Amino acid sequence: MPLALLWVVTPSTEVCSGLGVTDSLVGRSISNGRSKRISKKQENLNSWRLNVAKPKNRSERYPVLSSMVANPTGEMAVLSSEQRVYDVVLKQAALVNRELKKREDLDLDVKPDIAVPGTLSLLGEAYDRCGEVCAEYAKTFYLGTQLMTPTRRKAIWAIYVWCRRTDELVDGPNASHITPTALDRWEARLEDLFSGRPFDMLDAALCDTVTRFPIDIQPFKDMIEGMRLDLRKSRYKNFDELYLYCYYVAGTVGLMSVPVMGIAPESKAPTESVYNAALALGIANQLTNILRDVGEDSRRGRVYLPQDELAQAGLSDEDIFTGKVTDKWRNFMKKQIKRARMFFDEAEKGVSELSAASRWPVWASLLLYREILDEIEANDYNNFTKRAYVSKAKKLLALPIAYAKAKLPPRSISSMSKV
Ligand SMILES: CC(C)=CCC/C(C)=C/CC/C(C)=C/CC/C(C)=C/[C@@H]1[C@@H](COP(=O)(O)OP(=O)(O)O)[C@]1(C)CC/C=C(\C)CC/C=C(\C)CCC=C(C)C
Repeated sequence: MPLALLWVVTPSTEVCSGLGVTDSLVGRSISNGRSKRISKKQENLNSWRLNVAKPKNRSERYPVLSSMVANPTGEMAVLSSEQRVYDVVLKQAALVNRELKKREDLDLDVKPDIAVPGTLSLLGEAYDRCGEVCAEYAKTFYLGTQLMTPTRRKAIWAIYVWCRRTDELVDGPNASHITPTALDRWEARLEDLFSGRPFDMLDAALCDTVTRFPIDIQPFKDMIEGMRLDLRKSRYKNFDELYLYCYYVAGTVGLMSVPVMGIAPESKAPTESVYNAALALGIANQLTNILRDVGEDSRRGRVYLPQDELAQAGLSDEDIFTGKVTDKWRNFMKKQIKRARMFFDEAEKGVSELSAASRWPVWASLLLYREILDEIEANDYNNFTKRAYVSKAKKLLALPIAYAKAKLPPRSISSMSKV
């Protein structure tokens, strides 16, 4: 890490947003109306539920796929989004298991600081800056991180800042200048930081984090892929397409965070089932985000709702642009909300398996985000002109509830699916 710090540049050399995305990323200007992500049809929903929880290995989990793979013609099977994402989950879980084994053998918890004069204070500053960004953009979440151990807290801040900066590329003040080439450069920069060559101070913090925790680069690359998708796509044919988008932009956050938050030593849950729960929380959050922002997104010409499900409900883009709450719309929304809640339910199973100090911020984020769905219902499904939000009072109430839930020990085996 000390070497990496030689590459540090101060935030004052950066341009663009307050998060310091460099102008080197900005290329030719294209028009870009950023938006979000959402849902699909009942049978997919059911298959999702069945799939995520149980099977032991790939062939049990995806019997149809397995037979296609065995096809002697050598034809490549087309994987569903869920199958593709599950491979990333398995890879990240395997990485964590290997790393834990290594650390057990060495009797280490996290990598110790190597004291090279001058570098630790620079690194300290880099992390402090990440903490400030986090406090500015996500107050409640920042508060929640205060319960974590200092090393974990700083690492989560560093991840948060990288995610926020990535999101700002397509959703921030300079979004209209962002091109696929700029995203390629951002990805090259990511690869550099994973190789110990961070470009700036905030990257340096993440660079340090990925040497301390068993974090794979794939979810980071996938988040950038989500931003690419946002540049070129404004409609989703079905839930499978939307699921992939939700994984890219939000499920990835879960996969990045769990190696840092840690699984409780007393948890008996299989590692991959905890990662599945983390993935589910990201997807649930993103689906909720999409449902909340239907009107706002439509005004940017974007419809994240699955086109086939809209059609099945007798609805079209036109109905969304018109923005009239009809019974058709209410029925459609009820199904979408139901599906988002199922993802939250799946996520709940994993929270108690996390290390004790990490549970509170996760419970708080889960409870607060899920509450947005209740608010959409309370608004009689008018998500065209009314923004569903959780009041300060409800937020405050959620915090002690989250705290009480966080006190519960891992429940493992009985409620978690054995993978
Ligand atoms: C404890 C905790 C919540 C940790 C996550 C910290 C972290 C690294 C957050 C990064 C969030 C971020 C900036 C993502 C960029 C893409 C994006 C904007 C996604 C949307 C988030 C909300 O965005 P926004 O701030 O614009 O929302 P508002 O408009 O202000 O409402 C998302 C909807 C998704 C964010 C996804 C998560 C927070 C995933 C959380 C999952 C875990 C932390 C795993 C928990 C583990 C288990 C086992 C359940």
